[in-house]
Amino acid sequence: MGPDSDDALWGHFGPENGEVEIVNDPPLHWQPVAPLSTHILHQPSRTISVDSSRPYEPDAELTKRPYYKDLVDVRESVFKIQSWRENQLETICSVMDGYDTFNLMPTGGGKSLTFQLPAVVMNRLKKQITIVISPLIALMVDQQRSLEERGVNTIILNSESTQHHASLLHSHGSRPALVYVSPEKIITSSWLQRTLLELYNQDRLFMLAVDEAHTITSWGNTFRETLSELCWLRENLPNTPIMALTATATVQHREEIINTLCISRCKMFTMSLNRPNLNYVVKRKSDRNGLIKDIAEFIQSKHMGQTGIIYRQSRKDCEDLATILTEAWGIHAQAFHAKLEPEEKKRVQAMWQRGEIKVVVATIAFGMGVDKKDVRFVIHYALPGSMSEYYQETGRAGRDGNPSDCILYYQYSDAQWLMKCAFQDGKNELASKQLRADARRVVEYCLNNTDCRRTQTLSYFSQEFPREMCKGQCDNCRDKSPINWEDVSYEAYDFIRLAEEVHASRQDATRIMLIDTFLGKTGESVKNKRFDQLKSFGVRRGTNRGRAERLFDELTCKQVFEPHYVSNNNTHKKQLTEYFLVCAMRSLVCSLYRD
Ligand SMILES: Nc1ncnc2c1ncn2[C@@H]1O[C@H](COP(=O)(O)OP(=O)(O)OP(=O)(O)O)[C@@H](O)[C@H]1O
Repeated sequence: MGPDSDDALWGHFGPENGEVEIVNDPPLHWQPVAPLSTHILHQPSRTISVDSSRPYEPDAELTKRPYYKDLVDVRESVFKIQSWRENQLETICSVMDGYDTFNLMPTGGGKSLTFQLPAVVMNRLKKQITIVISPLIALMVDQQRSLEERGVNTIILNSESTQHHASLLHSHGSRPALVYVSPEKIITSSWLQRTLLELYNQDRLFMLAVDEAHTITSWGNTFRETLSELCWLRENLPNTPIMALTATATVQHREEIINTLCISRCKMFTMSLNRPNLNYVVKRKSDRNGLIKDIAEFIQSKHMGQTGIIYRQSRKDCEDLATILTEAWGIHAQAFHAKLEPEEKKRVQAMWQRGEIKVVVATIAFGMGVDKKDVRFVIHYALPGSMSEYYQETGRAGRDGNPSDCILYYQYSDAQWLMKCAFQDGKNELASKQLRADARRVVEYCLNNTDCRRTQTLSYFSQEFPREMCKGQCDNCRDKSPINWEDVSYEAYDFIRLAEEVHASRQDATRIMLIDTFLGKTGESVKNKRFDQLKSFGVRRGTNRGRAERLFDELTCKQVFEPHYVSNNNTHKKQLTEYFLVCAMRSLVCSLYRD
């Protein structure tokens, strides 16, 4: 199997029951038509596993489409790709037949081909243009570079573009096949909207592709009203198919994307988001020096000279770690963050893509949507903000299908930091609630040392993943120590009663204070607040501290305990202190434990 046909590496999962519609026979004299179907195909997903050694065979009916030969010709001659991956032909035929289409594929699954290929074909056949709405400049630049290398005429319209650029769209000579724009540009630029209408009326507009469509939902938290204007596209260009593409959308996010784009009649194509070649590990953080040593020794022993990304939270964190790895450990690393000058950013990214820089220590701004095949490891020094973010960031690894490592380091203070950020960052209560729920889910993932990591991640996207299919490719499946099914409801109940007593005494309590009181430890603050006088003081004296912490954190994840934040204005730098309240009695009774 050649390098361009690595389907076996992706594993194959059949289309989810009822989610992929059998496409009607195309009209006799084929040309793109307005959506015919009224089927609404988005349903909760269910993943069916089938034999992964079988090469992917698209539906034979699709290969009878009148344009099929053109598709294969361009796929092979322009994109140098010899075969289809799962759902590629299906989604391409869907837009070629004029349907709005929702395309959910795993990271590195080959989504770009599903809009680039039909765009090139329709540009050749009818000189039509495809508009690609993309959220990141780096992503646009990367795709433009790769398309231009293949001889595909592509332009980017961004905030610096002027009306002059519109003339490029009207040029009768080499009209671009793809035009990349940001969502803001579409919403705010009246000349662009006018141009789209003109192209539409002249039958020169083939498709609108919304890449990384999940960003519509995350941005929606703050720009919801503005984004609702994206409906302008569907309302004013009714016969132009819209394709939404993403690797990360929960069922709820899918609904949001569909509503934002007003494509309720879209055909939905989903598949398993599993990335079989990625090895997932969660590790407890030690102290700072121990952690850096752990990372450096891991790279030296397993990935020296190979490409990787280490995600950290702040500019200074990135710079510090890159310096230490380079100077103390001989691992040449470079920092990348939002505060770098634009030219420097481009330089670092380009050098990394060419393999001249191997390790980049980056904030989340790095690598999204960029297709570098040989990333062998992704390390999270700190927690990602959500499981979606985690899936996207780890998705930078192993795009060539070869084994790659994803390590996530966890400690409670990171979770605390994340929750505080969620509390502070939320522009409104709804957004803040969502951010906190996302953060809780990440903490839950870190705490869970029994369930398969893939099962956990994919369940976030409402997909089932049977543990046996992981084949030991995560820390929890590899760990052969016994798993005990324990009823911890009495301990949980004692904790809740204790917190209620604290609450009744009209005192605020931090996590440490509550755990100390639970274990009967008389620390200074416990004494000061007179928690040692409570009836429940020391109710679980003798319990192992790690177990008590874990129980407390699980109760927090389940929202039995809810953090709230009090601003401490006495210090010159405004700080928030985290206190806990009993929020609700939920049904946490049993938990799986592995000590
Ligand atoms: N049918 C195919 N056979 C072999 N390689 C393919 C095929 N389709 C796409 N590829 C390659 O797979 C790689 C990943 O594709 P692409 O960048 O489109 O991923 P993606 O789905 O957009 O991922 P992400 O969401 O992570 O950005 C690219 O190098 C692309 O050339």
